[in-house]
Amino acid sequence: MSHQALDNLNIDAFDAMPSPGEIRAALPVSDAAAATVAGGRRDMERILSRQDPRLLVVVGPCSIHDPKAGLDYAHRLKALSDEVSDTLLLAMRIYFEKPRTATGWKGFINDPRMDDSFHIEEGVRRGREFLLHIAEIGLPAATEALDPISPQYLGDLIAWTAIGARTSESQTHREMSSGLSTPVGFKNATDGDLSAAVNAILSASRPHSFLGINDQGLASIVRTRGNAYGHLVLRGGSGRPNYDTVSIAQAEAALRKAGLPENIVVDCSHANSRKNPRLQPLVLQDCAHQILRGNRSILGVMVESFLEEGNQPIPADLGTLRYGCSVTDACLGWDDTAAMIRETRELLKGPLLKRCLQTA
Ligand SMILES: O=C[C@H](O)[C@H](O)COP(=O)(O)O
Ligand SMILES: C=C(OP(=O)(O)O)C(=O)O
Repeated sequence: MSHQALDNLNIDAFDAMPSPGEIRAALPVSDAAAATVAGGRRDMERILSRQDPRLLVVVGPCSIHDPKAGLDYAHRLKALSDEVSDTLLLAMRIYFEKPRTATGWKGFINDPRMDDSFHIEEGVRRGREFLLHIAEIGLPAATEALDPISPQYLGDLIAWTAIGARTSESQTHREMSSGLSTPVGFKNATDGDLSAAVNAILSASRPHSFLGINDQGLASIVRTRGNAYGHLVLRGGSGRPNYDTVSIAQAEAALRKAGLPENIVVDCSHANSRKNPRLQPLVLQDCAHQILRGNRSILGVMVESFLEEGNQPIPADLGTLRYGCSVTDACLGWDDTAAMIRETRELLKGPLLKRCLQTA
């Protein structure tokens, strides 16, 4: 009996992808890269469990759109990282997937050529290649996990993961986080509400079973163990910051009430700087002063920074793009970034060590 088609009515095509195992075999992890990833995760876990007194600084472009400029940035960041590593643990923001408020370029994996051609396989391969370079330089990578399948392709090269403000409430992202191999920072919602992120930390700490794919690309029931290193990322909301002492005390209370460790990363960008990149150093300075005055919960900060300050729209003629300038949110330029990080290190050098000794 024939009947009207009932499914795939709005689907144009299914283009098969190579499996995660195939892509990883084509771009294998070198020993040097593996040491960076494992070392970065271990250092972050130690920071989150108060065994390492340093402040985690997740810093880098809002999004990677040009691997050459990204690599140029990474080399500068690595030199800075070596200079401040007694006080600060630097990880580079390598964001390949962008959640959009409505529409817009969804990042390097989705559309690596930035022309709506959506060569996702190319995006995954080139993304992995880029992550390998960064790990070989010796910089731990921090990313946002947005697509629930992409960690199978790239997760072995990531040291820290964010779940964004738009997805902390999503069960899919909580389940995925429960199986990720990295510490995971859950952001408060775009309206500033903390409860979705706090519930996400709880949910991700438990084992889950859900649908996904395995290394061979086969549809699978994924059974996870739970992630012990979930924490809260404060990014402000509804145009209002939430890094001030009162907001931090409220966030600590919310975590305490849920029986969770009071572990907080402050995102100096987004609503905390009202998307004005020049305000990010002020947010960081404020956090550093809170730490100097005895704060124990701010364990990390995030900064959106690139070679050039500001941002630019994606032009029709990509040849006219400004080198090293963001095509998503506006970033702080390199010189201001380096100055801000050096100042933070000078401020916190002695006191951070004391904070750890007091906690032990
Ligand atoms: O950090 C990036 C952006 O804030 C996020 O992807 C949302 O961007 P949009 O509001 O420009 O879509
Ligand atoms: C999308 C981002 O942030 P948020 O989820 O806080 O908007 C980001 O950090 O790139």
